[in-house]
Amino acid sequence: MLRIAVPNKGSLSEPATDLLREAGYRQRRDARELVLPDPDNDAEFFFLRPRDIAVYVGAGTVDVGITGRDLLLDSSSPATEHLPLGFARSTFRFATTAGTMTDLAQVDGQRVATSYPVLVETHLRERGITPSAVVRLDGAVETAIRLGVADVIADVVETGTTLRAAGLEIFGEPLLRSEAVLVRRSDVDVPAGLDVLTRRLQGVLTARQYVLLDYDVPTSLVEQAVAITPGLESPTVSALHNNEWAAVRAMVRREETNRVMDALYDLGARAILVTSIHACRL
Ligand SMILES: Nc1ncnc2c1ncn2[C@@H]1O[C@H](COP(=O)(O)OP(=O)(O)OP(=O)(O)O)[C@@H](O)[C@H]1O
Ligand SMILES: O=P(O)(O)OC[C@H]1O[C@H](OP(=O)(O)OP(=O)(O)O)[C@H](O)[C@@H]1O
Ligand SMILES: [Mg+2]
Repeated sequence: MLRIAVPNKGSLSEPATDLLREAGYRQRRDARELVLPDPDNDAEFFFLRPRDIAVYVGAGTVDVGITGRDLLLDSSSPATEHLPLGFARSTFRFATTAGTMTDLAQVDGQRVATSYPVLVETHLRERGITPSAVVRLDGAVETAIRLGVADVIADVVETGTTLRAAGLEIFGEPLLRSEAVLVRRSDVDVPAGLDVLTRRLQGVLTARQYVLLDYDVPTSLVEQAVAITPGLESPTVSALHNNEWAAVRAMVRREETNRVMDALYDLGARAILVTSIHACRL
């Protein structure tokens, strides 16, 4: 039985549950459920606070869990990253009152507020910078400067909207680029079911990166069309009833879909259709 920890709240919770559901696992319908058995898949899900997940995995009380790379690093847990999951992408940055600091060295002797004290202290120590204090806050860290408990903050930045609204500005290099990750203990035997979970998650993640493109093209242009959509191994080319035309099917990277459709249309392809892929094994 594979024991899997899933974030019960916050920005990781819904996308983690969606990913597992798409990968064929049973997921809770009611946010008050804390444990959910999935006997068909020989798995059991534990809905835990995202910050605690690396702790449970590190202690070996659950086999794997979904958390943020930033939370994993801040936990000091012996858990390690097994698979990046591509959602909840963010950077972790220093920021202060706009127009006052440009260089990380200026943090020396200043008070830094953060929800990630281990991450921040490690980063500064490795660079020989000594803040006067690291103030640990639970959230809304951007307000700490205005309220006078810190001179600098270090926090998660996605779009930068929260920082701008607080009159703050990033400075220095990012401490880290984070995203949701599947974590496990790498110093223990691979638990039963982890290979299947990994393959299924990778299948969904890959499927999200591609679309399936179908189009008709005059047979004289098939070679040129195939050069635009080479697919993974090679595209499927089928005969049409009208033998002057062929039908082509190929996987295309999602972000290239419109560029590829434009190129195919310009070439003379018609009836160009795009379909989402829900899961795959490549
Ligand atoms: N705006 C955001 N964009 C992307 N990732 C985010 C964002 N805010 C938090 N995260 C990520 O979510 C994880 C933290 O989850 P956690 O539940 O502790 O905080 P949260 O998502 O901010 O929820 P809340 O503040 O409601 O408690 C971290 O991995 C962090 O990088
Ligand atoms: O760059 P942005 O797109 O603005 O996103 C970043 C903000 O989102 C999160 O805050 P959240 O809303 O979770 O509140 P919190 O600070 O209380 O955790 C994070 O802590 C940042 O404050
Ligand atoms: Mg938050």
